[in-house]
Amino acid sequence: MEALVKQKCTACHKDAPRVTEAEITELKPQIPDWNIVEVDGEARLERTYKFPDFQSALDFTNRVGAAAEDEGHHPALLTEWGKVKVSWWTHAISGLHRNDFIMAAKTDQIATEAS
Ligand SMILES: C[C@H](O)[C@H](O)[C@H]1CNC2=NC(N)=NC(=O)C2=N1
Repeated sequence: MEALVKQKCTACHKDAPRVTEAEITELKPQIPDWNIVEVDGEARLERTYKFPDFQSALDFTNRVGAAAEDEGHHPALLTEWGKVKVSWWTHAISGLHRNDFIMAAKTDQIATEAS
């Protein structure tokens, strides 16, 4: 399987498939620092990144935003002094799609490049 970080998002529509438990087991090792959480009854991928100040947190937020625009798949971003919480899920299906795993891997790559 091609690494998640090299994959492209596909267009999401309301009939797009959610990831299965088997796919989660296969994909999750590529994004080991992400948690699968349930918010309002929907599964999301969540990770909080730490930074030394607000400006670096904001720069990271903007880089993740640019990657989201490139791929047409968008996160929730909560930027605070010294940290950014990133959440990925697919609104169209109220759950997790392969796109979310791809974007989580790309977010990790952005964080690595920034540090
Ligand atoms: C038309 C456009 O591609 C869709 O509305 C996209 C935009 N970005 C999106 N982002 C996320 N996270 N979930 C979606 O369902 C979604 N839909």
